[in-house]
Amino acid sequence: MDSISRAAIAGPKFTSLPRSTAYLHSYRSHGLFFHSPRVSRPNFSRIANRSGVFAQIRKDTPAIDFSDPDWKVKYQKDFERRFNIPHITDLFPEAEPIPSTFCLKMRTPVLEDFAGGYPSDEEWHGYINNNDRVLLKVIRYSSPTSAGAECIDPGCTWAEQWVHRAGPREKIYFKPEEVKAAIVTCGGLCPGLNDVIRQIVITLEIYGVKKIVGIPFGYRGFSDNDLSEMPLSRKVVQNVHLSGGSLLGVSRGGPSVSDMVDSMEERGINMLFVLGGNGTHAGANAIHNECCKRRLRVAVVGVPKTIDNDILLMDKTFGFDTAVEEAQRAINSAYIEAHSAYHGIGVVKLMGRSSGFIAMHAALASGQVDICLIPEVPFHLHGPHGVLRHLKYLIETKGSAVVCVAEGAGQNFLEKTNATDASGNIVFGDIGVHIQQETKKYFKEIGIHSDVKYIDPTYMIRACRANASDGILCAVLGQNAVHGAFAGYSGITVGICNTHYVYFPIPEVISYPRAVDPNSRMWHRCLTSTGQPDFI
Ligand SMILES: Nc1ncnc2c1ncn2[C@@H]1O[C@H](COP(=O)(O)OP(=O)(O)OP(=O)(O)O)[C@@H](O)[C@H]1O
Ligand SMILES: O=P(O)(O)OC[C@H]1O[C@](O)(CO)[C@@H](O)[C@@H]1O
Ligand SMILES: [Mg+2]
Repeated sequence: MDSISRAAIAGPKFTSLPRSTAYLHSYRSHGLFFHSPRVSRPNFSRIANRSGVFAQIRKDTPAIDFSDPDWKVKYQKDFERRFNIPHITDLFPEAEPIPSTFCLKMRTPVLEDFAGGYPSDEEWHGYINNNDRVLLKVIRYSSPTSAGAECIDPGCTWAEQWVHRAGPREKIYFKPEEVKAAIVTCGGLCPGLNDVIRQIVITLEIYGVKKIVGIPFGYRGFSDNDLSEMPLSRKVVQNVHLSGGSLLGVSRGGPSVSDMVDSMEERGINMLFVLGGNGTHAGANAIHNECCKRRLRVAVVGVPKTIDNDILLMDKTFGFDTAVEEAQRAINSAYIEAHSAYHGIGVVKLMGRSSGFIAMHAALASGQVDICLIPEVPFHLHGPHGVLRHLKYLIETKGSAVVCVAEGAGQNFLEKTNATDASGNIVFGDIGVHIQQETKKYFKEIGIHSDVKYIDPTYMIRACRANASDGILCAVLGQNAVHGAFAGYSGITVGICNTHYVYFPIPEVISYPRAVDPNSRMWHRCLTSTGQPDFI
């Protein structure tokens, strides 16, 4: 066993780390790799945690002096500052709110104009107070050695970390008749995009907005003169959630931030809803900053979209559940193929550029996976502790085996091309094909028959429609995005946090991709289920 694996078994999380950085490590959570060069990247230093996985620690994180009796108060103040959400009154202190036009009284707002005044619902207690908060961390760890402990100081002192609660406010900062709202979907597809579009449109109409448009094919739609904006209404979106994909289309790459804001100004867009992953959110934040610079009264609100589930601080992103459910079908097919063949081996590649959440959850849910490989956990293919040696053992003892690999895993075995997509994301080699080829070669060399079948269901998983639980998540996120914009917030994104819905400032959720913690209970559960050894 090498030193890294030994440390993984023996030590508590921080033993091998210098004291100060060790606690910063837990404070900043577990960012691991960063593959999108265009996303603004804070300055990171790398330290190895006890699984030998390198964690990225933000160098701009202020070091905490625990000998200061007020350190906790200061820490909480700093946290509050970081998680404060930008509001229109930051730029326009004189902006006057009006009573919300979103209320429970059943009306037909699309037909209504506001000549006779805005509707009000003073009796309704369904509004969120601007000072409502949701706890970001709910476990009070008593020791840094508790499983998954995220302690700030050596004594694991409890420090509350609050974030803003999402939902409709009693006062709003936009008059519905003056709003032109636009929706744009960027990056790759994800189950639930249409559900979110639908809810945004329906909620905007309930507020009384009549000018709603879709920007076609992602950010590109702002600059491409051949692409005209799509008028949206309840009638247009009524049934869009019944199919996968995006009604508006998606794309990677696109115009500069300044060109996009020029285009928004020309079109008179003053509410922008941006559905996408970390790249899209970096773009949304840049649009928000540019609007502030130009002193435009615009609300830019994001809804995080990524089947990879790699956005920080949220319980999950929409589409992830559906992706896991679909991934299970592929795993089941691989299992049936492998089980029905003489010495059958099924290999399934799932999405997950830098995070193995889909692979881990699908492996755990299916119960049919013998080997799960994710980008966060290094492994060897060859050698006495390698994956291939374990496959031989599985064939000898069980007669068949199933391997589930995340696309970003094992990239060190593949030739680097330095190719990037239009957004600047690194284009990966196919690890699934590589494992299939190496497995065939290995069994041939050792003179044992094998029948290797490779399944790549990645685009099938991404293109399907959302399941019921994702459908509901999309509905709540879509509605809350509109509430956030009307409440006057901008540069924010919506998320589910400890089962409650919240607003985050965009930079806090994209500072690095969220990754599976190899020390987490969930990864350990996955290992228990597969029964796989360390492959190092
Ligand atoms: N730092 C950035 N600033 C401005 N725009 C950006 C930035 N990074 C990416 N974008 C733009 O955001 C859009 C989407 O980015 P990207 O292709 O990386 O997908 P994503 O939002 O990360 O979603 P996915 O999870 O599917 O990868 C692209 O149009 C890209 O040009
Ligand atoms: O082939 P495309 O559309 O560039 O997308 C592939 C990428 O998109 C994602 O699904 C994220 O949305 C990744 O898992 C994957 O690497
Ligand atoms: Mg991305």
